[in-house]
Amino acid sequence: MESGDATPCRLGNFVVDDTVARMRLYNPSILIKQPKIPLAFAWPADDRRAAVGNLDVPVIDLSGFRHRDEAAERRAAEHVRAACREHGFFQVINHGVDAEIYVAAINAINGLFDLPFDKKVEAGQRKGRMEGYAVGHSDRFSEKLPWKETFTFVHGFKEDEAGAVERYFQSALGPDFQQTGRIYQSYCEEMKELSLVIAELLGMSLAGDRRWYREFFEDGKAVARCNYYPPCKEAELTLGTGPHADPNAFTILQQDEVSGLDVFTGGRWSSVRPVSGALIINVGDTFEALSNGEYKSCLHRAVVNPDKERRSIAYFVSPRHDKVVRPPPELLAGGDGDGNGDRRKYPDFTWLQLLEFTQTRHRADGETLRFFVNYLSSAPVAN
Ligand SMILES: C=C1C[C@]23C[C@H]1CC[C@H]2[C@]1(C)CCC[C@@](C)(C(=O)O)[C@H]1[C@@H]3C(=O)O
Ligand SMILES: O=C(O)CCC(=O)C(=O)O
Ligand SMILES: [Fe+2]
Repeated sequence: MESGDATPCRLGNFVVDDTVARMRLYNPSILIKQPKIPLAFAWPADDRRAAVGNLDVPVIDLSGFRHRDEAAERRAAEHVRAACREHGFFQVINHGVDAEIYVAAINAINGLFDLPFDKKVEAGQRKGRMEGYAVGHSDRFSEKLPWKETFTFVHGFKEDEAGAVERYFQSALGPDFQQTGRIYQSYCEEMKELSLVIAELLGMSLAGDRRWYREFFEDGKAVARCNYYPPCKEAELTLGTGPHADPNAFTILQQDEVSGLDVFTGGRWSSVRPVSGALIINVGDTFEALSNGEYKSCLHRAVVNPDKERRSIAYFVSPRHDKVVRPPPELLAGGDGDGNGDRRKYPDFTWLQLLEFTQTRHRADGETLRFFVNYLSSAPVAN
């Protein structure tokens, strides 16, 4: 919302309707007290089907991999390969992320979402931007709203973008958030280092080459997001995050000790039990394309519950906006030899094209990649 907006934020009201920015924002502290959820937060029964048991998500110890212990690297790569061919989810421990920063980042979430509503509205996501506060994404969608509050910020991997996260927190939330901004700045820097290790691990597991994928992401970008899922009186009717595959390359997710993440595999939903100190990695659509379809970008969701709040932090890793997404030549060998051949499962695209597609044409779901490919083949080619 632009500063100087004349529209007052009527705090006592259920919904703030800001006609200047054309935003409808639900006030979460009022919303969660209502005995019934608004219809806009209801999801179809099929999307809400209950999870059956826990998913066996391999827990990979990265200490050997980070210290170049060859036997440990091979073992890690084999587990990753099996998981990514089946459902695209694995977890890492001994990942090298500073333990204090890991804890501080999840604990700082409450300080963000405990802010008074008018302060959150001021930091609201602006039209056409990823950054900022949102509740149920009601400024962007009118139905199947997710039962969550989010605060999103972006992190570029290049040196010249150093300090940008800390600056963003201060500009959006003011000087009281300097320390919080520092925490998330450090968190993003740790996540960037880990992203490059994960890119190496994925590369080894897929093509036996650790360098190609690491180099591909060295000038990459990430969208980072703090998720706060309030308790919900009609938890069985809604979802915290609807069924979707992440459109980016891969995601590093920290969840707190409350279960809620479910993965759809083998024809049913299964939960991913929280493991203390671990980070969950999942393959997204962009990596599915980069692996020429070898690795799966799997459908997942977050459920909510009637008594407990849940918090998570997602670090959505992607290539530089204008980098062409095309698998390495060794994955395409056997085609007609032009590296563009008949074995290609997906056409060339850039992350910016896919990102814009999810922000303007198609809310990310389980079919994003299919719809995007159709869209690319029907869109007029620019001269
Ligand atoms: C590029 C992105 C779009 C979303 C944020 C990042 C990566 C994941 C996407 C999302 C989380 C998938 C589910 C639907 C969504 C709208 C959400 O519930 O938050 C998606 C994000 C978004 O468009 O903001
Ligand atoms: O909060 C979670 O556990 C998962 C959220 C998620 O999948 C996402 O934001 O893409
Ligand atoms: Fe996701």
